[in-house]
Amino acid sequence: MSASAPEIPGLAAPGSLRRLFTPIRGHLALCAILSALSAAAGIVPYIAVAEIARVMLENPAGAASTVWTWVAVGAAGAGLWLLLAVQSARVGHFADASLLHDLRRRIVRHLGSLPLGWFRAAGSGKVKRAMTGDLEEMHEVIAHALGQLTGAVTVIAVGAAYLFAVDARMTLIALAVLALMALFYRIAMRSMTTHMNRLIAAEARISAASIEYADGIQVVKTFGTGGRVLRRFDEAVDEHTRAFADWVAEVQYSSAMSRLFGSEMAVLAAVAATGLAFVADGTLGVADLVAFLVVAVGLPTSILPAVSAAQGVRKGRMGAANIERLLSRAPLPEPSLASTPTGHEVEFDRVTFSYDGVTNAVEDVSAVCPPGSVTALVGPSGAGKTTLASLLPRFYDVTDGAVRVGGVDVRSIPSTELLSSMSLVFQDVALLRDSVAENIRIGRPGASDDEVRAAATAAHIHDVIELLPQGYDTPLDGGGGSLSGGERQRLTIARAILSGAPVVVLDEATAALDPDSEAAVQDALAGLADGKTVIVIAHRLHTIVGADQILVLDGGRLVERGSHDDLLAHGGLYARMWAAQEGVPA
Ligand SMILES: Nc1ncnc2c1ncn2[C@@H]1O[C@H](COP(=O)(O)OP(=O)(O)OP(=O)(O)O)[C@@H](O)[C@H]1O
Repeated sequence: MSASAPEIPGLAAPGSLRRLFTPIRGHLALCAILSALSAAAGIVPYIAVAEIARVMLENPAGAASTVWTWVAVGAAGAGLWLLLAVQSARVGHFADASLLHDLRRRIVRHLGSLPLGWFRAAGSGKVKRAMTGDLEEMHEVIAHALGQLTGAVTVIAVGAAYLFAVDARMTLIALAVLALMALFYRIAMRSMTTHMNRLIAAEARISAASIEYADGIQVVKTFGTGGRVLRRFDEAVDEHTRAFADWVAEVQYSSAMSRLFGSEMAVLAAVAATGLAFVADGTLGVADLVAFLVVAVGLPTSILPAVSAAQGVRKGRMGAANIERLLSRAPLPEPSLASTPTGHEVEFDRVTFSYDGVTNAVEDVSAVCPPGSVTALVGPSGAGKTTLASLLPRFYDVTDGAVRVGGVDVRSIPSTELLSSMSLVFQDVALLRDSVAENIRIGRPGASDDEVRAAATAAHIHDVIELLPQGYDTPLDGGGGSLSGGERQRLTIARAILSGAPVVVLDEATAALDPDSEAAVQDALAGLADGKTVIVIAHRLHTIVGADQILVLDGGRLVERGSHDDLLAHGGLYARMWAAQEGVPA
């Protein structure tokens, strides 16, 4: 499998919202109908006021009973408006809760089926965004925007119908003002998607630079390399500001005009000026003018929420597209015909892998790692060590060749079985916020305290744990807190020993260890190898001098193999790396 093209968050795919809303279509229709009825009822009190004015102006003497009838109609309208609005919100929120509940479950289930490599590449950010931000956008659409939009359309339709009955010319004038608002709004929104995507990209860069700074704060402070990271952050912030300023500069006039024509003021000015002229030439009654002053001037009030609702729908579309994209990620293919490995020898057979389908991160690597032995993967940064090791638990599937465990292609072993036969000790997932004992026990939940201690002893970490303030019960923070790099490494080795999994993949600590720690990790590794197939991604050559075989990778290719002594004698890349780490000329 080759990794697919990078995803651009925020780009809306057409139809995503409609497709995701399919299960709650009925509820949404009901919610829209109730909103429309509520909005129609909401305009009745305004019409009642206008009609009361008409009655009082045209027939002041005999007005009382008609006035009371209109008061009752207005009150009934207000009551209905409230009742229907509550019902519409209830249906909308119910639909919202059921859809979001369903989507959260689908996302979580789907995440469980994705190749682990996806999580490494995408990071927790994408998962977090789908589970919070994107779903929140959907909530806005279902629970709020839909009702506001149908409400606005209904108010315009009912209001305009009433006003047409009163005077067609005046109605057209009032609607012309609102049409100008819509026109300028469209002009302002023309390049919205381009600007939004630029802003989203800038925000993503700011967030990445902040995380990079926070994650690397120790390195930044120790080695004073904050400048580069901070420069990236500053550039991202500048780009965000520029993107925003460009957007504002482009839309400032159209947006101001849209606000102007969408205001009560503009409608009032147009209606009053033309209305008074018509009254003066005798073609419009004063009562009719009052109807326009009350009902037409009220129309913009219900349109404004619809403008922000339209933006909510736009964001909802992006959220829906992100969720749909996540749900459509291909799951890890499970074998249709499962095979059972015989033993746990690991074999890389002419393995090639490319992340992007263009460059090979690993190319034509063949090696056999027998049970009871330690194989070390070494090589310069970017040589392909982590990638090669990741192919074994199927974080990714090979592009070419095969990885076998016990003679069976890993793609023919059900993924749960494959993963349970392995203990994976990667640096980035090493320790959890729990006690020392529980961190070791993850290897085999249910293991007794004695078994945990025995594993710690075999990993040469027991004595260190005993010296901690609360011994095995000492809580660790997520990063391993009070433990040194070498101690954390041995703790994860203890976990692997306890798990009893026959295949162990261990990503060795990248940070430099003091000589005592290196010796202890070396001993711990020897303890781990007992009967297991161990593959170590080695960054510090000292810890793997005792490895049974060392595979030296460079640019994705296997360039040397042998024991430490063989490779030193060979005088190639390994010998040069060793000399560099020892600080002596090769
Ligand atoms: N998730 C990924 N997506 C795309 N390219 C990647 C990914 N992970 C690694 N690469 C690229 O694949 C190549 C091999 O990287 P890999 O991490 O396997 O090397 P490594 O030997 O483990 O390096 P290091 O010692 O720095 O960890 C590099 O060019 C790297 O940039």
